[in-house]
Amino acid sequence: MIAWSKGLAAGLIGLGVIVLLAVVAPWIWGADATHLSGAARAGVSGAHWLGTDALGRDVLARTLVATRLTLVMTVLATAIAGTLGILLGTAVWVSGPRVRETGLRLIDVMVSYPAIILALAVAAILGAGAVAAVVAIGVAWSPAFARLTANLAASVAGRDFVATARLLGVPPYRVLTRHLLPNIAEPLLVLLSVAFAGTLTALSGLSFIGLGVQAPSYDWGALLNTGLAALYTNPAEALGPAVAITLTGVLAGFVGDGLAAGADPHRMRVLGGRRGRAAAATVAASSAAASAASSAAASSAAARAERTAGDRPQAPEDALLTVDDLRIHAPTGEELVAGVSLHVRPGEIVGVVGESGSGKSLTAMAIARLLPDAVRADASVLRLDDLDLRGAASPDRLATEIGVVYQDPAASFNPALRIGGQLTEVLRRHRGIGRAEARERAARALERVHITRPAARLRQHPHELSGGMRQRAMIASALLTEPRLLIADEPTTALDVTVQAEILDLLREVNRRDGTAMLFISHDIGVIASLCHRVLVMYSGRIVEELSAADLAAGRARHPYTRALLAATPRLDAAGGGTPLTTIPGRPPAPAGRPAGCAFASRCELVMPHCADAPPPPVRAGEDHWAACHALEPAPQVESAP
Ligand SMILES: Nc1ncnc2c1ncn2[C@@H]1O[C@H](COP(=O)(O)OP(=O)(O)OP(=O)(O)O)[C@@H](O)[C@H]1O
Repeated sequence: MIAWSKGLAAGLIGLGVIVLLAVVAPWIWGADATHLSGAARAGVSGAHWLGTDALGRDVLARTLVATRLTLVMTVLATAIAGTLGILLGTAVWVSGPRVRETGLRLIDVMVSYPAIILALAVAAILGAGAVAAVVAIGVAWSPAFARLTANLAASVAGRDFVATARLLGVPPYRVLTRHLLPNIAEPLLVLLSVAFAGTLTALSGLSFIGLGVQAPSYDWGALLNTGLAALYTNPAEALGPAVAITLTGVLAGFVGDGLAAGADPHRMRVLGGRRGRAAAATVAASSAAASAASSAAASSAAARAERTAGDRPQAPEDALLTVDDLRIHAPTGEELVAGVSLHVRPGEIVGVVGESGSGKSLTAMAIARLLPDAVRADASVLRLDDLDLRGAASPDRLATEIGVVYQDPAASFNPALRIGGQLTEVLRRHRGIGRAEARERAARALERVHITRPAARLRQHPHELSGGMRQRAMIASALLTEPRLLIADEPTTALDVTVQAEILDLLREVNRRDGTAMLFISHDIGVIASLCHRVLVMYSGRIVEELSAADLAAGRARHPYTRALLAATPRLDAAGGGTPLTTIPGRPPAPAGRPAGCAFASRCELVMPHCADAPPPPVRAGEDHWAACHALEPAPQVESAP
């Protein structure tokens, strides 16, 4: 939605009058514009308000008649610039990383040349004439659109709803038309009006220097050229086209400014955010980084080979999700996730907890196959039942067997589309269900997550729903295909505590009612303990402890990090009363600075000299309970003398 302002109204009315003139002027003043009066270069008079040209033709009539050709050329050049630029700018974001890199660099190079020089080069190649001028100016202005579009699309391409579309296997052209373009339309509209003024002056400039419109046709630029010859004897001859160009440019500027100032702030707010970081990181990928990543992958394979098949957590035969030795590398080669193994049984809720940056989201996104393009995942096993998630997994199965709920309900839906269209997309696309039935099922799904008036909600846009309601709708959307695994990546972090409790209740209910297995990610160990059956504690890209929620709640955690996390969690119950709240000193190491030994050693109360030597292997600490800590390893047997 655009808010109206006086400037915008004045600009639109003024341009409206000029368009009207363009339509009617050739009919009304066409004859006067070509009539040879015999009075060459006559000054301003009652009969000729702006005088006459060298052949005695009325300058005002010619200026008014030239409006049509000038406007048509300007609109065409702007359309060419917009179409080429928007196509190029968005195409890079729906292509693979290599094409994207090349496209972005190409745009950078094109933008670095001034548009008019590019136009002169194109015009010189195509030759003089109106068509050549339009093409030249259109091509010359396209990099500006491409740059803006690429920048805007970068932030939208990283949003959760685009990730969901990718998970659903939506083809690139549809991601472009349905998700990218509607969300960047307003700033592009502003640029279109600015570009209109720019192409007008550039086209007039080409005609003025003789490269644009050729006689007997004429536009304002060509009239300015002939008027210049009589500047000292009859300045009004140049004044007419000069005023016309300036006035039209200023009115287009009013429209541009009005659109920019009045663009809906709600819409603008959706650009940028959590996942944009991933998209930006993708852009930063370089070929040097790629080779570093491949060498890191080779060393990880060696590391994997070293791991013994001895006593370590094993996925049971009936596991729904099995992940073994998952390693994730940044484009720069750093190991972000350093050998994670986990499993989720059917109907089980497994929680993953850890400080920010511990690798929880990357692990989850690797399972959902939603990692940013240049980030590489590599695992011995990555399987959902019989579906191998490492290779070319079937998009239909991926889309229907894994559901994802993201942290920010505001970013989970495409703000430009109604809830109904977004919810029915997956059913129509992957289940081949018709529109009416899909809407009925979507309404039922909303009802099941306790959203009132579901039919009316389907007709609403995401911003018309409250945060909690949006998250419920997101859960409904993720459950529409009855997925076997629901990945919930911090689904309550952006919500207030009351709504958070409601969402946790809802997830519990879904798990009990439908038996949906869940991988639930949070940095809040209290939330994890209250919802999950089993808990994985992550630290610096590794799982450091695996235990049941009952053991966690009963204070049977063994790893010093888990214990420190628990001690740092506020408790309002009687058991917590009087216990001072502690903090964990220091910060986790960045992936690039992860030490060779235990990553927690520098913050650990139980640190021993050999903690610096090697990462601790998982040690059995009970039934289904493992902790990776050197302090928990059994003391080496000392051989006694015979
Ligand atoms: N696209 C990326 N490129 C490079 N590094 C990344 C990328 N995405 C994440 N990282 C880094 O990987 C590490 C793990 O990130 P991840 O998002 O998985 O952590 P997290 O535990 O989910 O944290 P949070 O709770 O803040 O989301 C962090 O150090 C992060 O900076």
